[in-house]
Amino acid sequence: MVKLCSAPWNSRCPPTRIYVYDMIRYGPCTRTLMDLGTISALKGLHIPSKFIPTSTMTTTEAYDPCFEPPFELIISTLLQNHSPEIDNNHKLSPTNQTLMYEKQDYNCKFTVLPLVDISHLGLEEGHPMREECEREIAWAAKDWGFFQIVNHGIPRQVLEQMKGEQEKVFRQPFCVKRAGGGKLLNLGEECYRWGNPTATCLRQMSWSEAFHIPINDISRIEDESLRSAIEIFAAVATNLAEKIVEVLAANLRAEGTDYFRVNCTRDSCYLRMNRYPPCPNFSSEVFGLMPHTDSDFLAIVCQDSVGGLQLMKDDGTWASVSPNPNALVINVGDLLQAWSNGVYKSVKHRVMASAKEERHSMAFFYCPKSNTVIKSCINPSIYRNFSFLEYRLQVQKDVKATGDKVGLSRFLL
Ligand SMILES: O=C(O)CCC(=O)C(=O)O
Ligand SMILES: [Fe+2]
Repeated sequence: MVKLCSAPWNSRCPPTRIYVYDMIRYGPCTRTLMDLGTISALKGLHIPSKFIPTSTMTTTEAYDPCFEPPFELIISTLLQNHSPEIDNNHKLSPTNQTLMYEKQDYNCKFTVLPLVDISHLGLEEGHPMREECEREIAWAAKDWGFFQIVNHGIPRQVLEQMKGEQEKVFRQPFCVKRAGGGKLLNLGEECYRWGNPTATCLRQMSWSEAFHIPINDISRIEDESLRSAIEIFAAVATNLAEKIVEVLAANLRAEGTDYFRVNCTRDSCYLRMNRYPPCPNFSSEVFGLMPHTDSDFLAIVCQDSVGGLQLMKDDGTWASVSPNPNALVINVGDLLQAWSNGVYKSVKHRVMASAKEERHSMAFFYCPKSNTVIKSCINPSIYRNFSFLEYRLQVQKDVKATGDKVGLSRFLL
């Protein structure tokens, strides 16, 4: 429940801004600054009462940003700025101004993704079990774009260490994280992301925060245990990704399978640490992470046991990826779809916000160096050639202009 803070309203000196407290989850210490104009605009919009602070207590204290990111402030601003056009485009109900997207989606059917035991890749070439494993990987990348792997060779301690370090980073106050992770990370403001700064409606809002870390920059991380955990994880994850893309390349009988070894090194890859705080009031109105495809060859995702990751199936319905403590999730990215001329699928996925539980995940993006040209290995190609840098710049431009990524369709011939 959101409440306003405790100083009495002084009519001789009315405040222009007030704090909104989330009393139930955090007690009276988590607050968000909200314009009075915003509050009255919210009241004028016939928004359901759960969206509007109920009491009008005010304060003149300085805003202390050292708490959770101010998600609810963004939500109130988005509601204030809503327009009928946005309502139509994003399925906002005309009667109550809230998003009416499939509310049952959080609980949509858990899908058991293809599960591949990749220890069989260690058998000698031509061994029937190795060949079977290679076929399973290729089939899953074609039909699903997503699969889980077990016996992947990344030691449990490496994953546990990363998990502990990730939680430590996110426990820092918001003001420190916003400044680039402070002393722990020292990576510059752009590495920390929260919500969605370009959101123009609730549907474009992500109830999550993330550190996006170019592996090339990790030597700048001051915290030794964090740096070493990332170094070790990035090294083993790069090897694993390389092994999988080489299986996929061999399955297409593509020439020059050293393309990946040459163009994708540990230092051209990225790590994204995600945290999804509980979202008590808006979990059915916002995503944890908006639907998207990844701009990479392949992602390796480690998720905790909370769940919420969903992928879009061919028929446009969403399926939940059931958390498996022993498995890693692998998903094909846009670059591999282009390189394979559309044979392997970069599938849309999203994360649902949870009302009660905090969730962590970590995605390792297997990417090439910026100047690498992505050229289909099959002729005639359906995509024009492009460099990874060109792709990223186009994505950034589209996101800025429309709030959404257009992606690979921009490069269709
Ligand atoms: O949190 C997850 O499970 C998925 C994260 C993801 O899709 C991403 O970081 O691109
Ligand atoms: Fe993703």
